[in-house]
This record gives sequence, structure tokens and C-alpha cells, in this order.
Amino acid sequence: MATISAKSILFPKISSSSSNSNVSSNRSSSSFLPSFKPTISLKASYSKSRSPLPCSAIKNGLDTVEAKEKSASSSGTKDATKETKPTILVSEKLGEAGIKVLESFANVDCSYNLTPEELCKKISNVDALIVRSGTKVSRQVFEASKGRLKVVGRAGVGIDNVDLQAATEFGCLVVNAPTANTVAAAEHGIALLSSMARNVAQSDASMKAGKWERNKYVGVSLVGKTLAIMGFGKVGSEVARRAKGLGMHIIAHDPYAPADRARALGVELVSFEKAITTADFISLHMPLTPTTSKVFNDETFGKMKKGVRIINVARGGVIDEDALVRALDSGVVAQAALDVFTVEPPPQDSKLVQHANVTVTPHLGASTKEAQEGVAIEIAEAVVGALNGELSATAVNAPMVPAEVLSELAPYVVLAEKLGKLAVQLVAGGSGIKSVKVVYKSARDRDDLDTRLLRAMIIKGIFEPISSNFINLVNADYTAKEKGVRISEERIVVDSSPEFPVDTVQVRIANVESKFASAMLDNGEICIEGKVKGGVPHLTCVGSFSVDVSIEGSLILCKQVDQPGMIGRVGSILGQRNVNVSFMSVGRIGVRKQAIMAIGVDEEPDKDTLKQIGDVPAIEEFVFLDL
Ligand SMILES: NC(=O)c1ccc[n+]([C@@H]2O[C@H](COP(=O)([O-])OP(=O)(O)OC[C@H]3O[C@@H](n4cnc5c(N)ncnc54)[C@H](O)[C@@H]3O)[C@@H](O)[C@H]2O)c1
Ligand SMILES: O=C(O)[C@H](O)COP(=O)(O)O
Repeated sequence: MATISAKSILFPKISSSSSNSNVSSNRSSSSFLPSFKPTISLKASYSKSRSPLPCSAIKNGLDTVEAKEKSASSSGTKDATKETKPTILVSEKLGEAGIKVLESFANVDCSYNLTPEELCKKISNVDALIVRSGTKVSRQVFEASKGRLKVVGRAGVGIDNVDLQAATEFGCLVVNAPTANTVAAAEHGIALLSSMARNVAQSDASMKAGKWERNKYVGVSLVGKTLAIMGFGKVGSEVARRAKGLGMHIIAHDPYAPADRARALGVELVSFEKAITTADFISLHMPLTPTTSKVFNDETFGKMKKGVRIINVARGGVIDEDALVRALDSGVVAQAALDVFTVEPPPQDSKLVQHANVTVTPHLGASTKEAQEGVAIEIAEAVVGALNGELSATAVNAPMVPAEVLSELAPYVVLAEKLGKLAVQLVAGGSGIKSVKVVYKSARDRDDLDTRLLRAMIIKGIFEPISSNFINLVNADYTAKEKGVRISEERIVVDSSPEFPVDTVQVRIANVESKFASAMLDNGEICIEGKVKGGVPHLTCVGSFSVDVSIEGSLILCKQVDQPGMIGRVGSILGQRNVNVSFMSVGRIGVRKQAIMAIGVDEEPDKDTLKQIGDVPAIEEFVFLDL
């Protein structure tokens, strides 16, 4: 059985050597990969010899550990437990419960208020980084990590402070904690809505200044007023639910929200135009993206009802803050209540913050004890899971693959990587790969096969041996694109058992020369095909020759004229050189015609041995493939 875990789709597993380190491993084996039993123990630390993924990220990690071990042992201070654990940097305050989860698995470095330079300095020594909204995880951070940083955990929802493009390019998974602070943010939105309408903050300040200004702070009622929710996602829906209880009429604008969810809450989904022109109150709950940046500006404020009131617990950047000051000064916007700002903290002399009709809080939406504990546990489990190689349900820059799909595809994932690795070794040096086609034959409907994992693993198999990059599900497509290689896929429905997701997988590489001409089809493509038999990946076709060998160890492919004694001849050359043969298979186009002999070997034969095989007169060509 091939020694690779489906978990390595994401990362080589890092696990703690402490006794409770298997908490998340157990979770992963039972809930994430329920039926797949990897040959690497879930409790084992990864090691160089076992690692199925020779990659810079692994090497960096190992080098660090090994270097530490060397220096520690020479100084007599070796602490094996500490050295074998991954390191997680927490750069902003995280709930205690989350820290405990992290500490049971990793060395945890809680260093708050780091400057960008300090963060870049630390980052090359950590495997994961956990942030809230106050840490900018820029491209420089990923560059400075030199491939060691594998996961960024955002303890909250908004990931606008993380450079996702850079994370993806560096193969770093970004996960967030999208649900635990929803209610807290919604409650804060309602708190701002009510306190703004009744001038709570202003009148509080006035009284504390010794005044009693009952006429100045007459408020407005909420009942019967129209509230427009901009962004009808998790927080927006919860704000709607609560505002309905206050007797408000709720409309919402969200280009992506399902109408039935809105209907179920008695909310009418409307256009942006209708929302901003008819609302008495506008509450913002969309993410900050290039499309939503400064979407509230002079033009859009100009269309609003005079005296509109605005609440923002989403992101400061969705409002053009200078335009809001102008709209407040002109009275178009009567009041604003803001929890978030374009720059946080905003400058002390900010006209917006100082405006008499503005209520502000310092980004407190998620700051309840309950939400912070929840977020901390949610992100800690996601980060530990990701370091364990699991695909996170809250991955932001990788496809989320349901556990049952992953479990079913696990043996095919191994097959896919091996086929990629095999195919690329058949390409003659100097032939630039431009196009790879993957053909999946399956008895299932075309739509009933999620090929993202398989495609990623084929890309990994092809490119990892010929690049210094560590390739995983996060960056596989990006890597292929960056290298200018077009990956296309074709699914062919065949008459076989629908019990298995895939019957065969073919990898075809066009417009290249091959080291082994027999691997080419008449159309000039290198083509190899494999299938899973009894859970083990098998090579079933090379060019137009059928073979049947399990893909493990290394392989010698020989093209010969089919004749008696060939297996014995090659077998005895290998035997004399003490190279153990694990299997042999001959595929031929007809009796005594062209044939391909596939020989599995446990050791790599030396050059002389390979030359002796090549010198056998009936052998026309041969190639040694390292799997
Ligand atoms: N102040 C805080 O402490 C705090 C706390 C939690 C969340 N937030 C912020 O609140 C926002 C919403 O969080 P969420 O958990 O509800 O996220 P969510 O992803 O569940 O909801 C966001 C919604 O916005 C919609 N959307 C996207 N583009 C839009 C557009 N152009 N116009 C209108 N709607 C659009 C999406 O379809 C989605 O339904 C995020 O920006 C998040 O960072 C702030
Ligand atoms: O997007 C979020 O989750 C909120 O803005 C919370 O941010 P915080 O973790 O910095 O409080």
C-alpha cells in the first residue's frame, strides 16, 4: 500500500508528541476521514523519511527542528517535546479556551502589538499565525516566512487584513471563524441603532459634564420605520430578526442572498437603489471587497432620504468617510453610529469621530466574552486541524471538500499524484510542458464527480519534482497557471460499477517529446492510465500498451519484442546486482509482437545494471521511473 495519507493533500501532518496531542487527530480520523485508514499513524510526528511530500515547506520545518536538536544536544539542553511540536504565533488577544486547545498541540507564542517588522522577523519560525482584525498579514509576511508558515487563522469573520492572493501563491491556507461572533455583532448593531436613535452616548456625556439637557436630546422612534440591511448574510439576518422585534419594516439588499431565506424572515430583498432611497435607517453588513469599497460616497449619500441614519458594524472601508462628514454636515445623514473605520484606530482629530451626530465604538462588535471564547475555540480547532493536514470547513482560499467526498476519493488521490509524478518523468528533458489533459472514466454522472482534489494531486505530482515549491490544494491551480500550463479535464461516462467514483484516470501530456517513445499515442501525446484496485493504485496503460502493475517503489519500463525468456533475462540481471523485483507485468499488442514489460523494483538499480538491461538485444528502449 502506498505510504501517503489523503491528508497530505493539504499539508504534511505535523503533530505534537505530547500525550494529549492526538485530540485533534482523533477528531480528524473519525469525523473528517471516517473510513480512510492512512498508512501513516495519525499520532506519528512527520519525519523526513516518511514524508510523502518532499517540499521546501517540509524541509524548512525539519531543518529548523534538526538545527535546534543539534544545538540543544550539544549544549545538553535538549527538550524533545518542545522541538517536535509545531509553533503557533498568536498576534492578538485570543480567548483562553482557544489558547488551551492550541497549547495541547503546539508551542504557542502569544506576542501582541508586534510591529510589521517584528512580525516579519518572527514569522519564519512559526507554522501557523492567528490574528484578529488588527494584524496586517501582507505579502511581505508570507515572503518573510520562507515557506514555513502553513496556516493563517483569522479569529473572526473579516479577512480583509490578510493578503489572500499572496497566501495562495505561497500555498498557505487561510481559515477563519465565521460563526461564533455573529450574534455579538448583530447585538452591537442593534445597540448602536437604539442608542443612536435616543442619543444615549451624547446625553451621557452631557450629564457627566454637569448638564441636564432634556430638550436637546429628543430622539426618534424605531417602530414603523424602514431599516435597510445592506448585506443579508449571517450578521445582517440576525440584525433583521432583532429589528423586526422592535417593530421596524425590514428591507435588504444583497446580490447573492437567497430570496427564500429573506422571505422566511419576512424581509423583502430589493435593489441597492431602492434600499438606499427608501430607508430611514441603513445598517451595513457586507464584507469589504474591491466592489464594496467606498460604495457609500457623495453620489450614493445624495440619493438617500434626508435625515437618514446609518449604522456600520461591517468595515469602515465601505464608506467614503470624508463624504459621510459632508453628508452629516449638510443634514442628508442625520446621524451615524460607527464601530469600524477605514484606518483603525482612526486619527484622534478625525472629523468623523468628533462629529456631534456620530456615535463611535472602537471595533467592539465581536467583543463579548461569549463571542471571544467561541471564536477562540473555533479558530484554534481549525488551525490545529489544518496543521494536522485536514481540509478545514472554514477554509477561505481552498475548496471545501465534504468529508464523505474526501473519504471516498482518498485512494484515488494517491493514484492521481503517482500518475502525475510518473507522467512527468516520461517527458524528455528540455521539452516544456504546456498542456496536460486529465481524462476520468466513471460510471457516475458527469456532475457527480468532484475532481478538484484529483486535479490538484496530479498537478502536485507533475510539478513538485521539478520545482522547489510545495504544492497543495491551495496553490495547485495557481502553480499550473503560473508555469503557463493549461490543465483541462474530460469526464467520460463508462459502463462500469457506479459504486466507485472513478474507474480510470488518464494523464495526457501534449506537444512534448518522451524519453520512452512507447508511452506516446498516435496523436503524439504521452499517455498513462491508472486505476485503484483493492485500494491500491495500479498503472493500467502506457501509451497504447495495457499493463497491470501496482504503482509503488520504482518502476522499469522496457519495450521489447515479445519472446520467451525476457522476464528471466531481465530478472536475473537485477538479481545478480541484488535489486529486488517486487512485480512484473507484460502488456503486448499481439503474440510475439511489440510488448511492454513493467518491472517493479525495491532498490534503484545503478547505471551499470540499467545499461546491462538496455544491452539485451530484444529490448528496444527502457526507462527507469522513481515513484
Ligand atoms: N464589527 C465587528 O466586530 C464585526 C463582527 C462580525 C462581523 N463583522 C463584519 O460584518 C460583515 C458581515 O459579516 P457576516 O458574518 O454577516 O458575513 P457574511 O459573509 O455571512 O455576510 C456578508 C453578506 O454580504 C453580502 N454581500 C457581498 N457583497 C455585497 C454587496 N456588494 N452588496 C450587498 N451585499 C453584499 C454577501 O452576499 C453576504 O450575504 C463582515 O464585513 C464582517 O467582517 C464585523
Ligand atoms: O470580522 C470580524 O470578525 C470582526 O470585525 C471582529 O474583529 P476582531 O476580531 O478584531 O474583533
